[in-house]
Amino acid sequence: MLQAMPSLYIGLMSGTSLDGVDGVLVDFSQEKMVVIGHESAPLAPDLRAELLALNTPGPNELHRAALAGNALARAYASVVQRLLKHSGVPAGAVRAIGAHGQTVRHRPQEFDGTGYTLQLNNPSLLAECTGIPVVADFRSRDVAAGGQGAPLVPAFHRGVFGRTGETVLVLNIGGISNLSVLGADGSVAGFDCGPGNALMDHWCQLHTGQAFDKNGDWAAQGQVLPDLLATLLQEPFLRQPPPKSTGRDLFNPTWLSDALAAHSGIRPVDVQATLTELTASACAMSAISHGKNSKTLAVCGGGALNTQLMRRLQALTPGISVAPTDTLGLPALQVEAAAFAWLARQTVQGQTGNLQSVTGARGARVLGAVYPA
Ligand SMILES: Nc1ncnc2c1ncn2[C@@H]1O[C@H](COP(=O)(O)OP(=O)(O)OP(=O)(O)O)[C@@H](O)[C@H]1O
Ligand SMILES: CC(=O)N[C@H]1[C@@H]2OC[C@@H](O2)[C@@H](O)[C@@H]1O[C@H](C)C(=O)O
Repeated sequence: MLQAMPSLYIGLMSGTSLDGVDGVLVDFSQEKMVVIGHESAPLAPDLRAELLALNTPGPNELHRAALAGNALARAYASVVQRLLKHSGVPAGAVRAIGAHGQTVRHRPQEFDGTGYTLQLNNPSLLAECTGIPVVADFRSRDVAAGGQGAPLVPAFHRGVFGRTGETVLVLNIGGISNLSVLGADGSVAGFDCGPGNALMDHWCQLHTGQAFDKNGDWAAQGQVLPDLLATLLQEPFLRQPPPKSTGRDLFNPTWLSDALAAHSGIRPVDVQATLTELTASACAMSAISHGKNSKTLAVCGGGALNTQLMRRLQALTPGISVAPTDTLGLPALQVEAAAFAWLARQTVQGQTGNLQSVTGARGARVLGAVYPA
């Protein structure tokens, strides 16, 4: 039987934007990690619609959530098969898969003082389909230890992007946006800034039929509406001190329509410009207030491809150089999936994955559960 290489891991991420699955095959045997392969697959429209629907209370949720977890595991398995095929690596050589799952509820510390975070998945099915051990449910242990359960990527960001003697900021703009502050002294802070692409995607789909505003071209044709922007920026989460995390539980179409209710006669294109400005402002405010005067802001996640958003982010952060993480050696669309390969490796090696300084947990913990091949 083929011996698994102790250094090969697969990371799978399907995030809050619900656009699809990103998978990477990573080799950790060198001093610097090497991405051997990257595959993306959109979610099938019916699965996407069901996962989106499961973000809000509805009928027969347990049954529907279980079936959605199965369907997601099959989508994950097909990304794994493509990764293996295109890289020529046999399944038996991969030590483990880190599979994030699909967040449908994120309510840490609410209700009973512990709260919960829920990522739909079926790691058993994924292990069965691929023949590779799977690590899953990364967030729950941090929540059980009193933490936010998110963001988890800052520890990985430190390893890949941290520089001695210089503070580096890493901003992920997915459905939600989150910032890592990699201090010159080795310290790490991190938190969710607020909305990322989720509200922009929703508005774009509603008014243009397109899943997202490619390059921000539509937003660039509109005018930012100062009154609406002021209403949106009143959201208390944006001023809440860290540790903090959020999700579609807060930033969802209802949140947006509540804000829009006070503003009539406005053009959809101007709302798109304003939502783009909201995301840029939430990220810029975070980088300025918590960024320790860093001069470098590296952006990952799909938002890094939104030219208009990047333009506005740069304009709102004078003195800071804004660029995609590609400039620091890891392409923007590979960062999160690679982080879950790294988190799986931490778990397999019995090492901790969370940072108390980020999530506010009582301590560092080994995250997730391992499902053998
Ligand atoms: N060319 C592009 N122009 C504008 N926006 C883009 C482009 N490509 C991707 N995006 C945006 O990026 C989103 C996907 O980003 P990403 O894959 O980082 O999200 P995610 O994995 O759901 O993230 P997270 O877990 O951090 O919320 C899309 O929904 C879209 O809004
Ligand atoms: C609960 C949850 O799924 N949170 C995601 C989400 O997407 C972005 C932001 O909100 C971040 O907090 C987190 O994802 C990244 C991968 C993280 O844990 O670092």
